[in-house]
Amino acid sequence: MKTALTIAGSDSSGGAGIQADLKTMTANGVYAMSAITALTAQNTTGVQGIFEVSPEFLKQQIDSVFTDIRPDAVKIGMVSSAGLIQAIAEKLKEYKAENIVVDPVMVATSGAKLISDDAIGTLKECLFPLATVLTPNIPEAKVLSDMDITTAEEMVEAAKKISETYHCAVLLKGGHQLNDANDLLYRDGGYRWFNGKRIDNPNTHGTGCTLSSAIASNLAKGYDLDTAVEQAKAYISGALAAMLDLGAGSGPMNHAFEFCGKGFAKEEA
Ligand SMILES: Nc1ncnc2c1ncn2[C@@H]1O[C@H](COP(=O)(O)OP(=O)(O)OP(=O)(O)O)[C@@H](O)[C@H]1O
Ligand SMILES: Cc1ncc(COP(=O)(O)O)c(N)n1
Repeated sequence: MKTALTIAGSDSSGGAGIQADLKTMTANGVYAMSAITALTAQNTTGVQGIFEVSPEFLKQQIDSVFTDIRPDAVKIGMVSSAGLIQAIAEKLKEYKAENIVVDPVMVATSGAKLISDDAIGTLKECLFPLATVLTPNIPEAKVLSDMDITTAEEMVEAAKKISETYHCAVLLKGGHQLNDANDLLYRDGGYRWFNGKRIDNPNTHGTGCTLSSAIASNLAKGYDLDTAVEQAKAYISGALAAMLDLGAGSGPMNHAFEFCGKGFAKEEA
């Protein structure tokens, strides 16, 4: 079985972060492992608290994973401070990690800030150059490209700028901000649109985490990047289309939509 590691924050409400990543990787047929950067006290209405681990403890978790079960792909999500980012970069280089998907998480759907301002520079300097693909949404791409993005043409320009600056592929997500569910993959000097059908579902907590973990799972299985993105889009569309409706705010998706009603996942006895 192929293996994948998520390095991200825990979401106590289970819709985003580590919990979304582990569910996504499992549903996509890879063995899922985690190294936790921070605990969040969080639900669908907001983030009530953040408790970071130390860089030393994060390194210890990554050592434990790599020295025993080597991940075929690594997904990186919420990393809120410079010291943690440096710790990750050091370890990924030491273990020559491959298939690295970096989701530059900055702000949660609920509006909470998940990274300190000084850490954004460290993210760019230390982690982006190691990435196979970066998966910013529009607000994150605006920060990273220092450009305003209001049209599809500007999405192409911004993705090109980010890709050329950090020498990695960029999947710029249209998501809830622009262009329906159409995402743009810029890689090797060219680009391709992945046009998704917009699903009328207000419950989008964790969509970014889920998409990046699905891409990492597909890379772990040996798919090329274009196919990995295509399959990940199909997975997130299925999870959104299952129309789970939990919590008072923007709720989580059903990551197990393919199993529901079957075998152990029967919803009623
Ligand atoms: N309503 C929707 N219908 C179909 N696909 C969607 C919808 N909303 C988002 N997506 C898709 O979900 C993926 C994640 O995109 P999005 O822009 O929402 O990421 P994000 O803003 O980082 O997510 P979040 O911060 O909520 O975790 C993209 O592939 C996007 O196209
Ligand atoms: C621990 C953690 N990581 C990432 C997100 C972003 O996900 P979203 O923007 O969908 O809330 C989050 N809310 N919590």
